[in-house]
Amino acid sequence: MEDDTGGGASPCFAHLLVDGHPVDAETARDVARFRRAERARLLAARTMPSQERERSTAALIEGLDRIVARKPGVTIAVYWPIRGEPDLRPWMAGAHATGAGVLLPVVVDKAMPLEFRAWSPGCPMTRGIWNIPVPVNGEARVPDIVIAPLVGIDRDLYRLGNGGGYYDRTLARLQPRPRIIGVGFAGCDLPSIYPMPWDVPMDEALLSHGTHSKR
Ligand SMILES: Nc1nc2c(c(=O)[nH]1)N(C=O)[C@@H](CNc1ccc(C(=O)N[C@@H](CCC(=O)O)C(=O)O)cc1)CN2
Ligand SMILES: Nc1ncnc2c1ncn2[C@@H]1O[C@H](COP(=O)(O)OP(=O)(O)OP(=O)(O)O)[C@@H](O)[C@H]1O
Repeated sequence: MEDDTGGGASPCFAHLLVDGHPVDAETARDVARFRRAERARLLAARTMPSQERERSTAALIEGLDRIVARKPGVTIAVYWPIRGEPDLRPWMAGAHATGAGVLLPVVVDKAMPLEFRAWSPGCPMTRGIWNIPVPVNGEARVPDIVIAPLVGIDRDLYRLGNGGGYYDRTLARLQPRPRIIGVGFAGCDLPSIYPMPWDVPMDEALLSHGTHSKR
C-alpha cells in the first residue's frame, strides 16, 4: 500500500517570492514580457511634435490645478521629467511659491524604496540613477500627495512605469498612505497591465485630453 503523503497532483513549488509576495514564476515571466513590450510601444507613442507636447502639458497642468490645492502645509511629490514625460516643473515651482512642500523621488539604492527629498527652485542638484537630477541635501519627507509619471495606466488605475518597481515598492510602505495621482499623455491607457500582488493602484489618473478617473 502507498503511504499517506496525500494523493493527487504533487504540489507545485515553482513560485518566487517578490518582496514577500508568492508569485507563480511562469506568470511573472509572461507578465514581465508583456509589460516590456507595452512599455516600448507606449514610450514610442509618446514622441510628438513640440507644439502638441506644449498643448498637452498645458492641459495637464490645468487639470492638476483643478484637482490639487497647492497651499502651505501640503507636501507634494512630483518628479523631474525624463524620457518625454510631461514637464510639470512650472507647476512644481508654482506649488513651492504657494508655500507647499515640493519633493522629488530619489533612488537611494537599487531595489529599495524611493526617498522623497525636498526641492526648491534653484536648489543644488546632482545626478542620480539614470542621470536623473535629484536635490543634493533636501530633507527626506513623507508626501501627502504623490504625482506619479505614467508610461501606461490600465482601467483599474494600475500604473505601468519605467520597469524598476520603485513606485510600487515605495507606495506600499508609506504611512499614512498618500493621495496618489498618475499623470500622462492621452493614449497611455491600456485595458490591463495584469496586476501582480506587488502592484499598487493609483487613486486617480489625469490624462492630457482631460479625463480624470478615480478608483
Ligand atoms: N522622472 C522620473 N523620475 C523617477 C522615476 C520615473 O519614473 N520618472 N522613477 C520611477 O521609478 C525612479 C527611477 N526609475 C527607474 C526605473 C527603472 C530603472 C532601470 O534601471 N530600468 C532598467 C530596465 C528594467 C526592466 O525593464 O526590467 C534599465 O533601464 O536597464 C532606473 C530607474 C525615480 N525617479
Ligand atoms: N515590491 C516590489 N514592487 C514592485 N516591483 C518589485 C518589487 N520587488 C521586486 N520587484 C520587481 O521589480 C520589477 C517591477 O516591474 P514593474 O513592471 O512592476 O515596474 P514599474 O511599476 O513599471 O516601475 P517603476 O515604478 O520603477 O516606474 C518586477 O520585475 C518585480 O519582480
